Amino acid sequence: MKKIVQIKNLKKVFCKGNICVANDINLFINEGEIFTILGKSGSGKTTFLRMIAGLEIPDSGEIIIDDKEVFSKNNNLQPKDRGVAVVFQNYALLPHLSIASNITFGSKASKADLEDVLEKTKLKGQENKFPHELSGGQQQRVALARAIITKPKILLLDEPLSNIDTELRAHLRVELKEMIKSFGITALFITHDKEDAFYLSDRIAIMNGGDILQVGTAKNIYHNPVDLYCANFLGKITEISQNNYVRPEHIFITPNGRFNAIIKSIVFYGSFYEIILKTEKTELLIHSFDDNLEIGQNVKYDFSGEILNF
Ligand SMILES: Nc1ncnc2c1ncn2[C@@H]1O[C@H](COP(=O)(O)OP(=O)(O)OP(=O)(O)O)[C@@H](O)[C@H]1O
Repeated sequence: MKKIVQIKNLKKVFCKGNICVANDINLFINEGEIFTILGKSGSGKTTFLRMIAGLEIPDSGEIIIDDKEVFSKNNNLQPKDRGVAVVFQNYALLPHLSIASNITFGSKASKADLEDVLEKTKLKGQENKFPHELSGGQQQRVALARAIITKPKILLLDEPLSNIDTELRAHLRVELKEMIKSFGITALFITHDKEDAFYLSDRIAIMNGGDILQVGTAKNIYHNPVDLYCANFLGKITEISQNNYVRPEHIFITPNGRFNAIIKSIVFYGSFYEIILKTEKTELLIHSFDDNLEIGQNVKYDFSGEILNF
């Protein structure tokens, strides 16, 4: 598989406050994949995306897009010459322009290109409307159409799903993935939201303090986190003994369990119960589907597989 983006030893420190936002980052993005940078606020995600787009200058390192050195010691190509397109958080649509003009704004797209993109983004018939006349989902598609019409090598998505309420967000997430995949385009998506990252991504990189801590598929990083930070960031975790941790779904109550506990609390979450078991030495968080458990009940429990050790 072709590595469409290669990042080598990328470094950036903001002198003001001496904040390191990229600490020797090395990674690659395969052609056609949706690659996500997942990190909490302030971890350096936006700066990373802006460096790839050419909107922020790295201190050192190399950025290669489709075999072209777009940034290095000797090169610093303009954003328009890098083969990238950015979809911003608020979509940045121009309110006084029609949908068609928004999509073609600043590009050399032909009428045929516009027709093609309108068709593929299901915006046919909406081209003469104005942004405020469209739903949130349609506005997202306009932002995507505007990016895609420039035929970028990589689409950069800066938290396009934040600031959107939960119900619409779930719908837009599905639509976004379908559309990116139908275009067969490579995408770099940045987010602080684990669920968005899990749903959308072929591979995820966890970022913190300018460092990439781990790269892998959602399943891989969830089940094999490299450290306690990554383990906690991706889901709940309980320490069962010194340096040994288990996810709640890997502890289960069973009459044949090797260990004894008392149920301390039960919270109903619809599709599962979150239960705290009190053992002799500690408290364990578990997930259960059992409707017949009660607070104060003596139970036996055991572990299924994965015990993480850090
Ligand atoms: N132009 C700048 N000058 C100085 N510091 C900056 C600048 N831009 C960002 N920073 C700082 O760099 C750090 C990383 O910021 P960045 O926006 O890249 O993180 P982020 O992970 O995208 O966060 P968020 O999700 O909140 O946008 C933050 O501490 C931020 O305050």
